[in-house]
Amino acid sequence: MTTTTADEPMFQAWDVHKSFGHVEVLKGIDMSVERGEVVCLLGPSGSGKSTFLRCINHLEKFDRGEMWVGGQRVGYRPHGDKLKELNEREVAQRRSGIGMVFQGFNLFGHRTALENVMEGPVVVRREKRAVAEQRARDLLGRVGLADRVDNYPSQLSGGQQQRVAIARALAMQPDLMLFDEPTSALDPELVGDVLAVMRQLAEDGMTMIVVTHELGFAREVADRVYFMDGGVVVESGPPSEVLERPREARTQAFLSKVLA
Ligand SMILES: Nc1ncnc2c1ncn2[C@@H]1O[C@H](COP(=O)(O)OP(=O)(O)OP(=O)(O)O)[C@@H](O)[C@H]1O
Repeated sequence: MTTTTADEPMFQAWDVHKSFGHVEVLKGIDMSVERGEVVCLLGPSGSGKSTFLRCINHLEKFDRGEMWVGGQRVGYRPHGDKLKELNEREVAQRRSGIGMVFQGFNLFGHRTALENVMEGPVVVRREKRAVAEQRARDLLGRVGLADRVDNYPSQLSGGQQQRVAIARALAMQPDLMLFDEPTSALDPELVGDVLAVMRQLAEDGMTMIVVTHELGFAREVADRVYFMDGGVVVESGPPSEVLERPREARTQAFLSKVLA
């Protein structure tokens, strides 16, 4: 679905604002993510990270500003010399190019791992079952679950369920993957397996925006880190700068708390 040329960013946001009632949660976010880049969003609870991801994926509507994914406008489309809100079909089409992995795994409990991964391609994309099944098996193999395809979510550990959720998002062949604290609901010993899958995706060239508290992942895998606080980007740059030599007092305070 991408309509960008190779040298255009995969994702861009300018001056994005979002309020819930009288509370302004996003106060003018700018961001740019090149094709194949991994960007990590860090910041204290309530700083607006999830809301920003949810706006990218049309789960929330932002109030002001502009966002583009793969050369397509998020939320609106040109209509003469004005902008018009997307209709349901257009939202579904935009969403199908964006994979999203949440903190909870949100798998269908009454469907096997294989059926969960096939669901999107078969139901949304109307792909032939045989084609969708082959891709689902390949993806479950890629996330280390080739021998678990027939298991139901209740028969899988949290880490395995999260890897099924990643395979399910990849089954739609997205241009951009969004991760919202994908390891924060996991027992510590299961975190590494999920991060390893994400590292592999990054190595394979997937464009990713990752909200995480895993500083090791951000340090080693991210091309750029954005530190958000109070609905603004306080600072951004390569992890070697933002994490090792933060310029802003708010970033320093957050990092010293997380590292304590
Ligand atoms: N649907 C909603 N209605 C009202 N307020 C909301 C809604 N969603 C989020 N908020 C508020 O917006 C603010 C930002 O929340 P958000 O979840 O985006 O932050 P976050 O940085 O992702 O935090 P966390 O790390 O805890 O997930 C919070 O104060 C939250 O209570």
